[in-house]
Amino acid sequence: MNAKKTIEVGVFTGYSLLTTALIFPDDGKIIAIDPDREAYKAGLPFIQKANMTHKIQFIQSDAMKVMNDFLAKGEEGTFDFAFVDADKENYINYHEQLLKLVKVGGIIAYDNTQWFGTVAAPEDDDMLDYLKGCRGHIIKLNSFLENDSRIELAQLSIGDGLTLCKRLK
Ligand SMILES: C[S@@+](CC[C@H](N)C(=O)[O-])C[C@H]1O[C@@H](n2cnc3c(N)ncnc32)[C@H](O)[C@@H]1O
Repeated sequence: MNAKKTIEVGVFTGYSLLTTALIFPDDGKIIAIDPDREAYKAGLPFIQKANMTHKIQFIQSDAMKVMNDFLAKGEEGTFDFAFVDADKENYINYHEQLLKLVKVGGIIAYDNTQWFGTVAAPEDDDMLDYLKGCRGHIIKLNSFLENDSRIELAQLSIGDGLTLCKRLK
């Protein structure tokens, strides 16, 4: 898809960020957003060692604020790709903003959409509170995306489930 501009929501120590940076062209730009700068700083030496810092703009913030700022600054339709791996309860809210920020034909990727397999488990299944907490958000997101005519959808059973949404209109 020849992506040159992307937004990453949820950076932590930058593992997925570095993976994206390594496959991005030299003049590519990655906006990386996370309120936790300390975690980003912990992983930064690896990004530096890989000579990838020039592709990355880290923004210490809540992602919704940054998305709203970008839209206010007229950045609608300027992103090729978005990767979301952050607060699960906000994925649906991010989806609305990212559908504006990503160009038609661009891709939005959501991580953890199988939520350790719990999305397919019965409601009364024995599961950790941590899993129970986000399960409902992910189930809601999955059925919302399934019925969203603005996107073409692919659910990949890799890792913890990765959903790819191609913006159609
Ligand atoms: C699972 S980690 C990200 C891991 C990273 N993508 C990787 O694969 O290496 C989730 C991150 O989302 C961040 N996060 C939580 N709420 C957020 C928000 N409102 N905006 C942006 N990032 C947020 C957390 O601080 C945390 O670092």
